[in-house]
Amino acid sequence: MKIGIYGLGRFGSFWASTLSRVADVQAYSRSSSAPEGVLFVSEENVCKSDLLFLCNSISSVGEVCDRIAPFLKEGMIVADTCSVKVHPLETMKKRLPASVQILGTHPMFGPDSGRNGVAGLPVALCPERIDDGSLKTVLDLFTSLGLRIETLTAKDHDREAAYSQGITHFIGRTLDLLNLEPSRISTTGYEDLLDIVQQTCNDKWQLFVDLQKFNPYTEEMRKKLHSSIEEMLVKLDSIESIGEK
Ligand SMILES: O=C(O)C(=O)C[C@]1(C(=O)O)C=C[C@@H](O)C=C1
Repeated sequence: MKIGIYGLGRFGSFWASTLSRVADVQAYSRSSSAPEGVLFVSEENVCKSDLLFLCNSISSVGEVCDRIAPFLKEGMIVADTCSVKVHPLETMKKRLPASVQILGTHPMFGPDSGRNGVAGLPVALCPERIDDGSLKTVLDLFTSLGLRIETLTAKDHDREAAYSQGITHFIGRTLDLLNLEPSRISTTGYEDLLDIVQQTCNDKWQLFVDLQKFNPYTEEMRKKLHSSIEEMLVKLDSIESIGEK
């Protein structure tokens, strides 16, 4: 099976290298060259893969679908890798030819969290328009990487991810505004917080904005977080001070 990667940004390059350990991988990107072990091919040729992973930003899925649609081969699988699922799957269904199969995937890791290997890490799967045999091929591929496969609907994915990945990136970016510094007397909890700031801010600003704007549940998450902070401030204010008499 020939695997194609469309887009070699931060995640695409990482995903191409990871997959090249267990499969034949070819890749196309507008700007960069392919990582070691991955064949760089033209935009038209990457569309002739058996399984094509789209590794572009959430906000560019529509544009990418329009670019690749004329070149896709009948029966192939097109899988997005976006951090939200409702938006890309709706877009792919609308803009890709009916003759290609569509699968939503969200590897719940990246170059930072997967730097020591991806075995044991989760990947979310949202089968959209795919036959059982093709789905099994993808399941076998992910299993060969040691991934933990979690199948769910796009809506359930986005709802759950808003309160896990979405909230993590929101807190990381918000704490970054405080310019927190390492401390000689830091606790492990504080070090974990600094790690969260670093890991979330290592990703592109575009990912943060797209995560917050294209997941239909993140607005509610931010509002609840905001009111929880206010509730806690009121709670503390209402406690009488217990200073020495
Ligand atoms: O490991 C990294 O580099 C990541 O930032 C991975 C990370 C995250 O931890 O939020 C970022 C985007 C993907 O959707 C999944 C996971």
